[in-house]
Amino acid sequence: MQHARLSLPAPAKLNLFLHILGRRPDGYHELQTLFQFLDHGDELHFAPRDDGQIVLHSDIPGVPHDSNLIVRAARRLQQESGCHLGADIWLDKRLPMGGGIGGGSSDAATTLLGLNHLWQLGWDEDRLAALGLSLGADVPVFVRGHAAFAEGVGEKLTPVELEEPWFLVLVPQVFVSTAEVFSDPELTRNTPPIKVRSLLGVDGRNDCQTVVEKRYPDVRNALILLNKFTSARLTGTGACVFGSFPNKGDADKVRRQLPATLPSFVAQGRNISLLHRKLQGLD
Ligand SMILES: C[C@](O)(CO)[C@H](O)COP(=O)(O)OP(=O)(O)OC[C@H]1O[C@@H](n2ccc(N)nc2=O)[C@H](O)[C@@H]1O
Ligand SMILES: Nc1ncnc2c1ncn2[C@@H]1O[C@H](COP(=O)(O)OP(=O)(O)OP(=O)(O)O)[C@@H](O)[C@H]1O
Repeated sequence: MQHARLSLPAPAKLNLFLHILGRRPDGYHELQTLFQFLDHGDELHFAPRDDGQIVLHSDIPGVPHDSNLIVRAARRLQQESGCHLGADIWLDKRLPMGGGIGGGSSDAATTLLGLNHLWQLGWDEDRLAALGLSLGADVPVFVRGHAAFAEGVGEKLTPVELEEPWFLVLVPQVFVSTAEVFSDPELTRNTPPIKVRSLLGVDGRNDCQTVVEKRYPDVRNALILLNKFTSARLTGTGACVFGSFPNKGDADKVRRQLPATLPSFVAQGRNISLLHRKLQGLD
């Protein structure tokens, strides 16, 4: 018998600002950043398997099956929960890789929440977020599914209520390695910490932007282009850059004026992720 499938979104995130406060002895960086989700992302489909195998049926070029964060997340959850079931998984990939909008991390989080549901493990969010952190610094915020002020390496999360504007996101066709940006000697790592209550007064600076603009001319050109219409910023370590608009019409209008060679999309910023809105509907 064919098992029923569970289909769930894996939405993108933006870093509305990103401050680097310092470097820890293990090489990871102390950050302060503001995360909001976008109503745009990948889609995953899950079906349980009785033989315990985890099989991802969709290939991402350049990412071997066993290194895919989806497979790694599924296997870790299976091991740590002692679950005997496996899963068939399909991925509709829409988010760019190395884009700074968290595609891989969001896929991992959707896998953890999806399989927790499908395998009926009953793990709470704290446990799933802790497992998620071992897969990547950005995974916990996707597990929690609420816009947040993040500290530490990105895992200390304070939920926040933000305006939900529309964003135009430009996708320069370059892959930016997060590890490379964080190891750049020219990266500034001395921004003073802020308090969550002073969030509203913070400008949208991203401390990675200078280094990324210098190393990736395509990113610099995208910023110059978007700055003609609105204040443009880098998300994460790039490559994507974004600007906000009060409504969809204004964002679409600017999008139509961009060169056809530069991929872009328009999506609304959301405080509750699409994944969590869908999961709430299932309960
Ligand atoms: C830049 C952000 O996207 C902001 O949201 C994240 O901090 C990066 O999160 P991520 O892609 O999940 O990152 P990870 O996969 O954990 O780490 C990739 C690499 O980035 C560096 N890294 C990452 C996060 C951090 N706080 N400090 C770091 O120095 C490390 O060299 C690490 O090897
Ligand atoms: N399911 C997946 N989707 C995308 N990338 C994956 C996946 N699994 C593993 N990876 C690896 O993770 C790397 C980073 O991918 P990702 O899309 O998360 O980057 P990103 O958007 O820059 O993320 P971030 O904003 O977290 O820095 C890719 O180079 C790829 O090798």
